Amino acid sequence: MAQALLKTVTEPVYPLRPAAKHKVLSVRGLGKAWTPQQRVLDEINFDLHAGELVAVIGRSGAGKSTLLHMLNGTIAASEGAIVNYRDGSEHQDVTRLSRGEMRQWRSECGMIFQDFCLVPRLDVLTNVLLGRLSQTSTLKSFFKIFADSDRARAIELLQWMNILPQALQRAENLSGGQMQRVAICRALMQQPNILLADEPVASLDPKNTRRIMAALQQVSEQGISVMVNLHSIELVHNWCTRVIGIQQGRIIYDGAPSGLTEALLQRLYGDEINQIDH
Ligand SMILES: Nc1ncnc2c1ncn2[C@@H]1O[C@H](COP(=O)(O)OP(=O)(O)OP(=O)(O)O)[C@@H](O)[C@H]1O
Repeated sequence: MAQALLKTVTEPVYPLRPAAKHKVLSVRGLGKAWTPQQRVLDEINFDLHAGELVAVIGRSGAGKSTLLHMLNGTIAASEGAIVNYRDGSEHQDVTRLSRGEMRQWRSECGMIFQDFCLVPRLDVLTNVLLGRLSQTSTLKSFFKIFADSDRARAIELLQWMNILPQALQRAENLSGGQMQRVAICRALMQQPNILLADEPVASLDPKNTRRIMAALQQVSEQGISVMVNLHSIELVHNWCTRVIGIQQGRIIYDGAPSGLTEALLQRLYGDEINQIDH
């Protein structure tokens, strides 16, 4: 066990599930209008499978963040369905969950953000343990009372992300790359089936970007579906198994990164084409 705990991000050690390719989510006719005049997403249809690492790309304002937040239930859909699966069968429409069901769904569908969303004054270990919030009573969390098994898992995750030495430091004292690694550990604490990452490398240097993308790849290889909003086509080619391209609120490409032609990129990005790595 001690040996296992000493492995780093090159070799994941967190409790794994067998890799599988079954369907975990089916998005059907999804749309979002902020106001009747401001539609951002229209007729969004795709299936998500276990073990995929899917990039979502498109120019600024295309609706990438809105889409991820809708999958996670933090933004309400205007129309359409997001069907999740359990044991190979359709289970629920995420757009119609009760408050309690939504809490459960958010623990199955973890999310990380560009600005990390850690609690600055709390130490790293506690921030990671807060990933168990949906399964722990608020009072216990307030007094930092967590099960030994949760602490062991948090430590294992921090070791995996090579950030265990900082476990007792306040989150506010970490670098951006370190904060994002902690945010990934926190999201994985709830043992999600799906991990959504909203521009997780936007503010990171190349070394930390590689680290985060490698971690997301490892997570996907364990059978968790990962969807990540990216602004770099180079990262899509280097790390992702599939890419969804959104233009003016509609999917205009869903397939292998190798199918992204210059003409498609031009359609997706228009005059922003020179601002992206490709
Ligand atoms: N809460 C909100 N209320 C009204 N409009 C919003 C809200 N959130 C986002 N929008 C608008 O929805 C559109 C899509 O925004 P979104 O953040 O999803 O785009 P994005 O593709 O993620 O962009 P970026 O790459 O710049 O992050 C934008 O026009 C944005 O201004």
